[in-house]
Amino acid sequence: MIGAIADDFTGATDVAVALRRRGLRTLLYFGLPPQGAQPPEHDAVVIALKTRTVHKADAVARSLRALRWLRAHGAAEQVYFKYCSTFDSTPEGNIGPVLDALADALEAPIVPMTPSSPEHGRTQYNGYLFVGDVLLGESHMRHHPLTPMTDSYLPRLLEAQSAYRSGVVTLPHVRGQAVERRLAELREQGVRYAFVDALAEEDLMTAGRALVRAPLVAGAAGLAGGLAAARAGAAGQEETAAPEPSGPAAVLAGSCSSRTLEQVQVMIEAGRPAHRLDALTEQDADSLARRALAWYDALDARDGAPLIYSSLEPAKLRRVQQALGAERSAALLESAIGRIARGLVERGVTRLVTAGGETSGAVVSALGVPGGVIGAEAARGVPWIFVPSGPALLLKSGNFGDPDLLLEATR
Ligand SMILES: Nc1ncnc2c1ncn2[C@@H]1O[C@H](COP(=O)(O)OP(=O)(O)O)[C@@H](O)[C@H]1O
Ligand SMILES: O=C(O)[C@@H](O)C(=O)COP(=O)(O)O
Repeated sequence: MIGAIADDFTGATDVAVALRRRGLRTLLYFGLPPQGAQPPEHDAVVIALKTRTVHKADAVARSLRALRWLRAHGAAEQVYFKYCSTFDSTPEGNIGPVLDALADALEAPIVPMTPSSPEHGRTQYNGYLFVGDVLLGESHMRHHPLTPMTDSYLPRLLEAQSAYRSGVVTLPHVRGQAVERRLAELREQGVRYAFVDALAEEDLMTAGRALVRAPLVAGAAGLAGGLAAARAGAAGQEETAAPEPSGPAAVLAGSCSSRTLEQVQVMIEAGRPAHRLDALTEQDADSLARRALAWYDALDARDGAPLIYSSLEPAKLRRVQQALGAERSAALLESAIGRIARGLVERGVTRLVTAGGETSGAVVSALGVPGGVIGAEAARGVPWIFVPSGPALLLKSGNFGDPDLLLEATR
């Protein structure tokens, strides 16, 4: 049984669908599962936490609570800590502190991991993370509002956050079927975190087969898929009969990633009604939300599903952050978007698309959704989630999906 702990909500849906795609019956919980929950038959559990950018002690405490739940429910035979395929964690970040706590609690001698996700253009080579054909630190991720990534060497990034040393399982080890031997070598050298190079899906499958007995593994959804394939005994049994939702739709976008900016632009150019949340003119979450909902109330349904967004390109974003502070402006907009989500659901929206991991976390938390069933993927790693009562949710990672995803998902 795999138990996954994800550091944000889009990441959780990404890893949940990666496990399900390989044929594992996968449960998805937003936050800790409710007391007394009687889970149906399953092979994997994913617990979505919003711990990527909270204070360290809080991130560690929540992650350890999730681990306790997994252990108490027999779902900790192998624990997977899901972080972002673009790492999304500065030297002040939480990946190191959370991994240190999980590794100690599970007495994991060495923790293999990789953010590599070749299907999304993330690859790891000699311990460096690439986004498409550029290094992470030279990619658009250097402009991220909360976790600007300016370095690309993964062991250095993690060592800046952790009490333990990091090393690399290089591509020749992976392709030469020598992952376990290399891990033993690194252990002898006193290394606790081993970044596994992977340029292609097949490398993740090879790593997955070598790591099925590791108590703690970490990284993006790709390696979780490799582990799931090794467990399911088949590299990729696609499930086909996943449901699609219907009914009134709306998009809430808080991601400022380049892909989300393109997707927002496509919606606007297609003539969809669009309302921008402007943190500079209105610095109160309730007023921002009330204004947006009043705008929504005046719409003509024939104009198609609307977009409410705060997404800004880097230069404009910097201006907001200089005026209000990065943390404060993010908290203000997340709070406003959460309130707007509640208002939209009260007004009958049954398909809610959110762009951005923190933004999605704010929306799901505001709606009080405990978890859901994984439906069809609108894009790779972006499945619809059906919740017990409430709208179907499409929690889109800032960086994922084709430019027309937001438009097409809300037809
Ligand atoms: N106009 C803006 N000014 C300041 N911060 C913003 C603005 N728009 C969005 N943000 C914040 O930026 C963060 C984006 O993170 P997130 O939602 O996780 O997107 P991504 O998936 O691209 O990382 C959120 O905390 C959001 O509230
Ligand atoms: O691994 C990924 O890239 C995603 O699953 C992920 O973590 C999403 O995070 P955001 O980009 O913050 O949405």
